[in-house]
Amino acid sequence: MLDHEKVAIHTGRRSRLPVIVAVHSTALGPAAGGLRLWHYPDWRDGLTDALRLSAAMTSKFAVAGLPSGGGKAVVALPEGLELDAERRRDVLHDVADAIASFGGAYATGPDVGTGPDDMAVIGEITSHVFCRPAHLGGSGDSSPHTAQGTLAALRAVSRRLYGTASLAGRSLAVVGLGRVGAGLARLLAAEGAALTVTDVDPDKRSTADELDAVWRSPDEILAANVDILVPAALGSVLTRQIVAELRCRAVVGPANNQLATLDVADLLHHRDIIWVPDHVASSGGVINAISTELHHVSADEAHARVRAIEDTVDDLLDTAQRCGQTPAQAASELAMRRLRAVSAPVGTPAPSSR
Ligand SMILES: NC(=O)c1ccc[n+]([C@@H]2O[C@H](COP(=O)([O-])OP(=O)(O)OC[C@H]3O[C@@H](n4cnc5c(N)ncnc54)[C@H](O)[C@@H]3O)[C@@H](O)[C@H]2O)c1
Ligand SMILES: CC(C)[C@H](N)C(=O)O
Repeated sequence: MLDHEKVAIHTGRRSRLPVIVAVHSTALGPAAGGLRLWHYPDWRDGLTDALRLSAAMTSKFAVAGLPSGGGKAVVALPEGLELDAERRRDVLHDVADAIASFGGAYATGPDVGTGPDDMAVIGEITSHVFCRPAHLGGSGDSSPHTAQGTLAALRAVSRRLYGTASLAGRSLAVVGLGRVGAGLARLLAAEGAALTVTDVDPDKRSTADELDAVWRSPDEILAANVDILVPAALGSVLTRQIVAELRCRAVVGPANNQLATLDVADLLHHRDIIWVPDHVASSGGVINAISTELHHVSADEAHARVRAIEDTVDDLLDTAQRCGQTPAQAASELAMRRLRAVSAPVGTPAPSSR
């Protein structure tokens, strides 16, 4: 059953590519969520991704206690298609048209395959965009804040497992050394953690060398004998089979939609592996962007909200333990309580981020 408020699927009039915008909920406020520009075997796979990712954004904002709703945009690129600069600009303008058609009920930001410069191009057509470069009035790259937020979640888990928030001397395996993963790996290395890392892109080995980290292949790393596994690449990495092979005590990472199927959260719990829901561990970037650009709080206040992810995870782990739940159930109940407590009309216009 479709539980989204509105889903639009366009063939971009300039690019002729499938542009999908999914607004899951505006109950807490106008929806926000990133634009994923990624290759899919079929555009319907992009639709599935948009539906799941937008629902996760609703939970992300609800648990963070922010008055925003969940949405996501996906451009489903056919396998093998590389965009030259002109076609990329065309597709971004097509996305901007689709966003504009939502009349403010959805604002976009960066996600996998897009960044602040792309947001600047979208901003040529619609003001409902965040994370544009600072010289254009945006809050810029979200990934350092996402990395800080994941670090905050890791501290809460470390305190639970080892009695200290410090990650010095802990072993962590970081899967994916992209914008968030590499930034997080640097923060962890600076704190004295022992790192094992991977990426499908062999060029990322230079980051491993720079950080004195052990390099493993993407297939090997998931079963690495480490304290904490940190998924920082794409979704659906935690399958039933992989959970049986894990040798870590916790899984905490920024990758969106880590569970291949929802029951995997229970399997992790039965194996006594703490899993912090990705919509909590990955929320730092959007907390910073939305707080500064849409809610106009100071940078210091926004950073404090990102650091508060540590308290949120502490509370979720406490609740889960007290109620005999998984952290995922505790987070889901918290989100549902906050969603039920409000009733906003569908499609309330978003404030412009300009
Ligand atoms: N950028 C943000 O602020 C932000 C915020 C919230 C959540 N996230 C999520 O975090 C994840 C990473 O985002 P990002 O912005 O760093 O993206 P990115 O595209 O910069 O990095 C992703 C990295 O993962 C690698 N990768 C892809 N498949 C892999 C695999 N199977 N094994 C190992 N490595 C693989 C890619 O080569 C790339 O280096 C995504 O799931 C994204 O949705 C990002
Ligand atoms: C920056 C933000 C929209 C990010 N892509 C997220 O999933 O939270």
